Amino acid sequence: MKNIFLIGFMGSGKSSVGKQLSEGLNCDYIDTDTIIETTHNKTIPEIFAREGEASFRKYESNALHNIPTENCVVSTGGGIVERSSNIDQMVETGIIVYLETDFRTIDKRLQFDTSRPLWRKNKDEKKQLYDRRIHLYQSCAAITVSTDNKLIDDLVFQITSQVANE
Ligand SMILES: Nc1ncnc2c1ncn2[C@@H]1O[C@H](COP(=O)(O)OP(=O)(O)O)[C@@H](O)[C@H]1O
Ligand SMILES: O=C(O)C1=C[C@@H](OP(=O)(O)O)[C@@H](O)[C@H](O)C1
Ligand SMILES: [Mg+2]
Repeated sequence: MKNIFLIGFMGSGKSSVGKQLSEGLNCDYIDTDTIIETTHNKTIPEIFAREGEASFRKYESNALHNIPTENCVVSTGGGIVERSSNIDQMVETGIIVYLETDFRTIDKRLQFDTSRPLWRKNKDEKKQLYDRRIHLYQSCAAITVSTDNKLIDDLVFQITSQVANE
């Protein structure tokens, strides 16, 4: 099976959907954020605070470049599209699934979240980041699935059937 890369903004459900999707497809599961935290033995907020975002982006590209070349569902971080080399790798080696989610939905899902350093910014900055990134997500995805008002189980079902047609 080709790798399946889940992309989308913070809070779109990449980690939750990815885990269940891998179970349904009976394949390996990888979350690039988990690889980074395990490899560097630090949480993501610690990496951002001590080393800065640029360091995090290097770790993120390394994590992506070292995953197995097939049979994995990969939940990426929302900023994976910030580097065009990451996009190229995902396009060339797998199927990219974009979990499209309204900003208002994300705002609700992440209202009490403190684990995402870039979500701690003010609302205008977050909306700007969202508006800039949605073009990147849209431009590289082979499959787009809207997650607003959808149950995770239903998203897993929808993605499984769409991936089978690729
Ligand atoms: N389809 C959904 N409906 C309701 N809540 C969701 C959905 N997808 C994710 N969530 C919730 O949103 C939060 C962020 O989900 P997560 O999977 O960590 O997203 P991501 O990895 O894209 O940042 C979690 O609290 C999760 O339970
Ligand atoms: O959007 C981003 O730049 C980030 C998203 C996070 O992952 P999720 O998209 O899983 O929240 C995590 O990689 C880090 O906090 C940076
Ligand atoms: Mg995640």
